[in-house]
Amino acid sequence: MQTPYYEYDIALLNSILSTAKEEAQRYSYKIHYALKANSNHILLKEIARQGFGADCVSANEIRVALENGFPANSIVFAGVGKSDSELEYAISKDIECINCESVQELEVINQIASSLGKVPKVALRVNPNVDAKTHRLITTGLKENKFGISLKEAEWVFANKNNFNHINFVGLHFHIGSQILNLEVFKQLAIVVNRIQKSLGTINMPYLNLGGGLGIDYENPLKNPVPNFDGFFRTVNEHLIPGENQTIHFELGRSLVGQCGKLYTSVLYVKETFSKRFAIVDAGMNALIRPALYGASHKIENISGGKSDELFSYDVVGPICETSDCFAEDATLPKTSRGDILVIHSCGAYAESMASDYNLRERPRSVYVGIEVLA
Ligand SMILES: Cc1ncc(COP(=O)(O)O)c(C=O)c1O
Ligand SMILES: N[C@@H](CCCC[NH3+])C(=O)O
Repeated sequence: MQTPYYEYDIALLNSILSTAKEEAQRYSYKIHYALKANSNHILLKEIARQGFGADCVSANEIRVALENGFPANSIVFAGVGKSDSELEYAISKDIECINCESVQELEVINQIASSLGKVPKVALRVNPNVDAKTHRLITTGLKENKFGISLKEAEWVFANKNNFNHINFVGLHFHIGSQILNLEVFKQLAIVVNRIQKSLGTINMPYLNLGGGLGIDYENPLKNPVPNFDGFFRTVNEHLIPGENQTIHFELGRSLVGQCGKLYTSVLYVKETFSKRFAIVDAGMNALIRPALYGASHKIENISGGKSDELFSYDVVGPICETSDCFAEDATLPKTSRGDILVIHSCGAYAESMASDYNLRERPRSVYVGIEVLA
């Protein structure tokens, strides 16, 4: 197989999905898969088949979710910048809920719904000002972030519900960030949500969505392929005080698919300069942008075995004309040579879905192992 390519382990995906489902079912929690993490159709079909809902952030994601088997009444739609035509599409498809992020958006939803003769279900995405203690650029729940509406505005909305007679207000939505490994953060979120529900009087509404964000182990993907769903849901259950008739929703992306994908790439050249030894590979930041974008670190292995037991330090870099096109600085690898295959782990989430054709490079193709479980 010509490198670079993504390889997805469908058997592993299945076991991760089953664990997530089992842990969520203990508390009757409902999980929506965040398509932005990876909208590969093979993965989507499997996730839909297992009964997950979908969390979408564009009309195209809603369309792809529907095409791949997610029922309309399990689809939620978030995003700070939904266009009129996207809202029109979502409303006309009678999706489960629109997670609204501003008062102006509410006015547009009301207007469009009225013209379509519909009354869509809408939840307010409230910005809880909770620190997710993750990378600055993937934090979404601080008051300076663009996401959600403030508590003050939410109070105004609920006090003026009658202005929006084509909206069925069903509850609240939160999402504070991604790659969160510190469960204390979810405890904080639950505590703040309790307070917000109290002050907004939403406890009798049917919908409460705490978003996604559970992280994965990028350092030890082989040792810990299944994220800590048990701890995550248990923490929320211990601290959240939901209303009697409230269904608790989650929007998980990375934790469901992150560990089932890898990126295979070949070493094109090994170049030694005065200060560095570079392993130049045929995959670039166009195939995996996380290291360039967030300085993210993915475990890298030379599966050609290396040529000796001796270890060397390499900067693993791609072919793109950007200095940030670097997968790892000073990675410790066995002696690596032209033609060796490197595996970059934990590429199931935010790799293929963020790929581009920058430098007019082709997006890597995908192969699947453990696919017989699909039969
Ligand atoms: C609104 C919303 N929901 C869900 C997710 C999925 O997050 P994660 O992949 O960290 O579970 C994101 C991305 O951070 C998001 O912005
Ligand atoms: N794309 C990011 C996370 C942001 C998730 C979307 N809100 C990542 O690769 O880690």
